[in-house]
Amino acid sequence: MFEHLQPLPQDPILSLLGEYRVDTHPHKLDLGIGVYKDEQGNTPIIGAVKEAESRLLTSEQSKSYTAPAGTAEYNHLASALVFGTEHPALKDQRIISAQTPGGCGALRMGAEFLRGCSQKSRVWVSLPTWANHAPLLTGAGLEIAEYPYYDYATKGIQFEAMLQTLEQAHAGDFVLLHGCCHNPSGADLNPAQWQAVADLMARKGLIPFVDMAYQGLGNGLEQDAFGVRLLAEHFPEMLVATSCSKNFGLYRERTGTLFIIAANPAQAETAGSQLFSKIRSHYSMPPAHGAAIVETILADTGLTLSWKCELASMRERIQGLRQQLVSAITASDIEGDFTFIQHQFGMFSFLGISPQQVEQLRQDYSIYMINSSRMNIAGLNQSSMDYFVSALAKVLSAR
Ligand SMILES: Cc1ncc(COP(=O)(O)O)c(C=O)c1O
Repeated sequence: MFEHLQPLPQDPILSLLGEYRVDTHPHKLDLGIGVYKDEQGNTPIIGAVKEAESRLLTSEQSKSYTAPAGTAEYNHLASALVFGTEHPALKDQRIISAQTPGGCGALRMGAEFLRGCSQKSRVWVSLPTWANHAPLLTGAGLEIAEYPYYDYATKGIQFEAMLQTLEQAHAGDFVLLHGCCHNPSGADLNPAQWQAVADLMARKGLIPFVDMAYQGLGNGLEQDAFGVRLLAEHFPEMLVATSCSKNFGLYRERTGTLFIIAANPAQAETAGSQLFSKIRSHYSMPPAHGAAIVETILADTGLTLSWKCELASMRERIQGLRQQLVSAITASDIEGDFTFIQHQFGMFSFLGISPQQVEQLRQDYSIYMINSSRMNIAGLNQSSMDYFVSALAKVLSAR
């Protein structure tokens, strides 16, 4: 049976990481995979996470099974983080939430749920979007359509084209929107654009599905939730997938949440029964440890404050690196306009170089990024900045 199988190509980001690990170049730089790194190039364990872990270790509570949704306490705290404590849907019990194995688990379970809503469920995704969106959505049997989002030529959002394309969507279609820190472009909608998208979608009967994997790493915890909260005020039905991988540094603990907002509490309960049945048939119950850490932090004022401070310093480090990069590029004799990097949010930016130039950076300078030239700004540091900019200058002048 298995002899008929054809090998599939490895995930491009993971294979890049494999190549980087065996590279012996003393100045090698990994700007590929989207994890936060500190000045030493390490992905740190956040202090509040360490403290929460030590509290959990000394706790007397047994680690028995929970439920397909995880614990009620985690779900409550996670929803307050995304929607704020005053959100009407929280108060009138229109939100169903499930702790999931990471943001991917949330996206996939959201997609499975949507597939169960209708045989013809179609999801619109931004062009470009995170490479794993298509497999997560189509793997559940959803049809994908694309709306224009990032314009490589003007280095900004193609907002008019985005709206024009969404005008062609049909009532009942879902629209996947990045809550903040658009991956891969780093270009986010401004408040007026969120409002215009919300108006169009409400008029057309489209349903939002928000992917919020970087809350707190763009402009701030509250600011980053602007779009998702605006939509949640306008739409009786929507889905939100969140991740604690980046903002709590819990990548391998696989901690995320799927929220389903329904029109009324009865429909929310029915939607929950559908969702929990899907979860039961996929992985039964989510892993508990990462969620217990998040729960411990968010339930404690002191730990929450300490986590928020650390998150703010991560965000400031990324913003500082972005500004330094722009200054270093401006000060060098690199041709081209790179000022766009300043106006973007989160860990990612497109550098706007060709796949051949990306390849040359890898071959000649051991600088790793994915072919689209999306770079993880957090992968830079003070000592690698000059090396990176001079390598970039050499590769670009070789045109
Ligand atoms: C846009 C986006 N959504 C979702 C995720 C999923 O994150 P997780 O690692 O929690 O599954 C990621 C992770 O890279 C992402 O970039």
